[in-house]
Amino acid sequence: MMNTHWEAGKAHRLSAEERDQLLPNLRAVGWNELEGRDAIFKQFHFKDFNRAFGFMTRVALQAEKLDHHPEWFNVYNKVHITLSTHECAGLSERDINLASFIEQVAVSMT
Ligand SMILES: C[C@H](O)[C@H](O)[C@H]1CNC2=NC(N)=NC(=O)C2=N1
Repeated sequence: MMNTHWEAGKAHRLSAEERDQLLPNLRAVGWNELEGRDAIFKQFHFKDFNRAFGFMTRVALQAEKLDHHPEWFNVYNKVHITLSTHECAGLSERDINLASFIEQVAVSMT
């Protein structure tokens, strides 16, 4: 509950300590930090376009709900996703939350 107001407010770039705490779990499942930009990136491969687009649809609805949107690229069964927070020009907790949701969806689509 202590985060209710915090999350509704302005996003802040994650501190070094926050990154040390939050990023290892995402790295372990294939998310990597980009070079030259404060963002995280992952490539997803699905069985076919239907799965890929189903995945994107579910992520899109949640992104709208969270008012936090991915940068992504799709060709057939591949979806490349970059997450960053424009508001603070870097990685924020919003990206971590969206990445965690994306992982749950991806697991359910494979
Ligand atoms: C006005 C609206 O709330 C903002 O533009 C939202 C929309 N989606 C967003 N998505 C991302 N990734 N970063 C943002 O800063 C952001 N801001």
